[in-house]
Formats: sequence, structure tokens, C-alpha cells
Amino acid sequence: MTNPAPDHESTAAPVEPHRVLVLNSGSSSVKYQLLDMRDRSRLASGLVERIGEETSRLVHTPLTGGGAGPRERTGRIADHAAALEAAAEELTADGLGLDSPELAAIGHRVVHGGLRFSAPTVITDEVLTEIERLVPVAPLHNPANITGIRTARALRPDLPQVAVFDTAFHTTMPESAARYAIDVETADAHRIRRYGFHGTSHAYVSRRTAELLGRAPEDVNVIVLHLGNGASASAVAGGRCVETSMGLTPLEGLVMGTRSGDIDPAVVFHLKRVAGMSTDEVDVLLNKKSGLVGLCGDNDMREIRRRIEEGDERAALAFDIYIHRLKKYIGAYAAVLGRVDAVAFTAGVGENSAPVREAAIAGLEEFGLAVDAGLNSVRSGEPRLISPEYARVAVAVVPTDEELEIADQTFALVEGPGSS
Ligand SMILES: Nc1ncnc2c1ncn2[C@@H]1O[C@H](COP(=O)(O)OP(=O)(O)O)[C@@H](O)[C@H]1O
Ligand SMILES: CC(=O)OP(=O)(O)O
Ligand SMILES: [Mg+2]
Repeated sequence: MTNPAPDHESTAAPVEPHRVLVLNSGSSSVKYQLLDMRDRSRLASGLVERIGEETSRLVHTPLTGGGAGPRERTGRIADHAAALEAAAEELTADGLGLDSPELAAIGHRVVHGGLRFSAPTVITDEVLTEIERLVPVAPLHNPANITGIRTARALRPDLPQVAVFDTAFHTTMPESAARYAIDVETADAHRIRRYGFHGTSHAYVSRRTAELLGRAPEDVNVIVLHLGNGASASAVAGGRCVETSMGLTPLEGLVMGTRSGDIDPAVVFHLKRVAGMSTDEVDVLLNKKSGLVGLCGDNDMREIRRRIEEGDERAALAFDIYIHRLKKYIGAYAAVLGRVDAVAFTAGVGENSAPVREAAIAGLEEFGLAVDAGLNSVRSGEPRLISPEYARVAVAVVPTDEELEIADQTFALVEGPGSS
């Protein structure tokens, strides 16, 4: 693809670049959105899911004019680079190609920012090198984010590319939550601490939950359950994160699609010493062959629920283990917060799986938590309450919008004072 040609024909004043393209490369998906930052409206959005599997699917939704519906492609999309190329083709087909002079910047979700990045950052070669250095602590994610950055830079080398880090929102965690109880010198020498991830989502969802309750974020304590393929919980007190379930890497915490979440670290020694596995083999086992997929062979909650309906016991056990861990975190974060005003479910599973929400809250009446079956079964893209009126704590479904949050932060950075 080429750079935009200057429009020599036109005598009209050039339009100030006002669009932002956001690339959110998750472990198994790429989400993209093109936004007009003059009114923060979406011009197009898309999702490529199940990347690398035979059942990959791209859904592209043009959101401007004509009322054209979503376009879908199915069949294997091999990797994140292929997914981005397919997305660029779809945008071009809508006349919204990356060569547009109206594009102001490209905002990238970057999962691990380590200790260095706690704010959105314009990507230079040096920043990219630092993101690469952090690959060992985000092995499923930073490589996908780097692919996104390289692909976008190749398409538009002239544009500012901005990294928005998953770890940023969690930098407010107190040391009591951020430190592991290991030798301090060793931890500090190797920057081993709990960073937390999905921060853009936890920030956005906790704010939206306060709005849903009609209260200021500073006055509200929220437990956010971000349940996607990767999953994490956070305790947000008055708008600031005080605890989250992921740690040095996105492996700690909840049971996820393919990741184990919490385990006794001695399992690793055991697998190496007794089972004879290499470090890399253990890494792959815990990151890619564990969680729901390790327990029952499927990581998609839709498929797991379908199997449970058919009486599949392995799928039922996987579901129970997933829910048990989730409940433990809800209880733990209620204790950390002292007072809970709301529990918010978000991301692929949290927004779409009524059975997960029902099971996670079941039996927690003593904590002031309950779910109304009728409200829970409503399908809507809007934030909504699913708790009965009598419940002391609000339970909500709050769709996340990492892309809007990334676009806002990206545009603010490139338009802000001191930007080039
Ligand atoms: N309609 C649905 N019902 C239940 N689960 C769903 C539904 N749609 C998506 N999911 C779940 O959401 C997951 C993807 O969530 P998402 O937040 O997009 O993940 P990630 O960003 O980690 O790739 C899928 O693996 C699937 O388990
Ligand atoms: C950090 C993380 O787990 O991200 P995702 O849920 O997109 O895989
Ligand atoms: Mg995600």
C-alpha cells in the first residue's frame, strides 16, 4: 500500500486529520475500529476471532451511511498478521482504507508495559524494542501487539502510532497487593511484581458502572470481572485499582480459555523434576493447554454450554472449576474493598453468558448479591443491571469498549500540547 497522494486538484482547505484506527490484538482475536474523533462516532468496526483455528471468522461492520449490514468471512486465518491484512482489505472496500489523509493516528493495545510505561506513549524504535523486551512476561500478547504495530507502520510509516498499555490502570495498586512475598532484592533485581492486565477495560467498565448507578466514580467500589478468553478480576475503590488477579504475567488468577490461572508454583518444579518437562514445555502447558481447553478440550464458553446441555460431564466439571475460582475472587475482593457497591461482568463471556453470571453469583445472598433470572437473560449491547431491586449490591453487565478508550487516549496524545 502507498502513502496518501496529496490532492492537487482540490482548492478546498485540507481537512484536519481526525480519524483514529484502533487495533486491539488479543490472544485469540483482533478487534479493530475506525473512529471519527470529532464526535467519537464509529465509522467501521470488526472482529477476527479464533485466529489460527479452522473456524476463524472475520465480521466487518461498516457503520456509516447506507445501512449496509455486517460482512462475514469464515475459514482459517493463520495468524495475527493475516488477520490485520484482511481487516485492512475490508476497510479499503468501504472507502476507509489506511491510505486516507483523514487518519490522524493508529492506537494499539499493548498488553505489557512493565515498570516503564504507565501512560500512553508514541511508538518509536526504542519503545518498540522495550515492548519486545517484555515478550517473556506476555508471551501470548506482546508478540501479537508487535505484529500489529509493525504491520500498521509498514502501511503508514508517516503516521503517529500510539501504544496504550493494559498494565497502566493497575499502577495505583498498593505495595501490599503488588508485591509477591518473595525475597525483596531478588524481586527488585528482576522487576518481579504484580502488574495486572486488561487495565483499559477495568478502567472503562468501572467508570461506566458508576455512571449506570448514577454516582461519581470516586464514590463507588466495584468488582470488575473481565471474562474473555483471557480473564481477570479487579477491585476498584473510588475509581482507583487496589487489587487485580493477574500478576507478573497474564497467567495468574482466574481459570481462562487456555490458561491455568492460580496454581501452586511447586507444580512447575514437579513437572520439571518428576515429569521431565522443559521450561518451555511447562510454559506452553500452562499458557496454552490449560484452563478450559485443558480441562475439557474446548475454550469457547458457547461450545462448553452446548456440551453441558447434552450431558457432557467433562464440560460440566470444567464449568464448575471456572465458576468456583470466580466465586473465590468475588469473595476475596469483597473483603479487600470492605464495601462493594457493584459487581460488573464484561468481555466475551461476561457480556454474553447468562449461565456464567447466574452460577458465579448463586449462593452469595449473604454478601448482598443476587441475579434476577429474567433480567439476566435479556440480550443487549447496553450497560444494564441484572440484580433484583431488593439486592444490596448491584450486579451489572457492562460491555467493555477498550477500543473507544484507546482511541480517546491516542487522540489526546497526538493532538495534545507538545505533539509533533
Ligand atoms: N455468545 C456467547 N456466549 C458465551 N460465550 C461467548 C459468546 N461470545 C463469545 N463468548 C466467549 O468469549 C470469548 C472471547 O472473549 P473476548 O473478550 O473477545 O476474548 P479475547 O479478547 O481474550 O480474545 C470466547 O472464547 C467465548 O468463550
Ligand atoms: C491480557 C490478556 O489476557 O488479554 P486477552 O484477554 O485479550 O487475551
Ligand atoms: Mg480481550
